[in-house]
Amino acid sequence: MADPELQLVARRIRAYPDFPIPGVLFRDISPLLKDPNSFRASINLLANHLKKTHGGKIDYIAGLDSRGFLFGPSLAQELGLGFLLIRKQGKLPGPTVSISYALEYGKAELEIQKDALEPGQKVVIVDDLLATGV
Ligand SMILES: O=P(O)(O)OC[C@H]1O[C@H](OP(=O)(O)OP(=O)(O)O)[C@H](O)[C@@H]1O
Ligand SMILES: Nc1ncnc2[nH]cnc12
Repeated sequence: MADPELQLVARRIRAYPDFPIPGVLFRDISPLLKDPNSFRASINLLANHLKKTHGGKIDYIAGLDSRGFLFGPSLAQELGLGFLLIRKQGKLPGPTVSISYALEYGKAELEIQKDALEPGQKVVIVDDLLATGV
């Protein structure tokens, strides 16, 4: 892994076996958030990737409750874009649309406000990690 920014990020993610349940290798981003240079590197890497692959074509960055909120707003600012909240059930006022999904451990329901987006707008969804990715 030659990229110095990638190294900064990788060094600040800890792995805890069997947390919160046996069989799960939990990736802990606390050290990454604690170190400003590493956190900035994570945002730079994401922003540069999106500029290269989708430059000029994104309308909003959306973050998933809750750890997606740690990265999404900084990434949106870096790209000069607005940020949308995708929250766990029952947290957003007004009309919403929702979806249920399974997690590596457990299941959840996520919601977005109906007026958050116009048809055809392009959104990049940000989170801290993929586990099942489902
Ligand atoms: O790939 P998946 O199986 O979907 O798992 C990854 C998701 O699980 C965790 O969130 P969690 O719902 O535990 O909530 P948190 O961000 O509030 O900790 C994590 O932050 C991702 O959102
Ligand atoms: N392996 C994992 N590490 C950190 N957070 C998670 N959320 C779901 N699976 C996870």
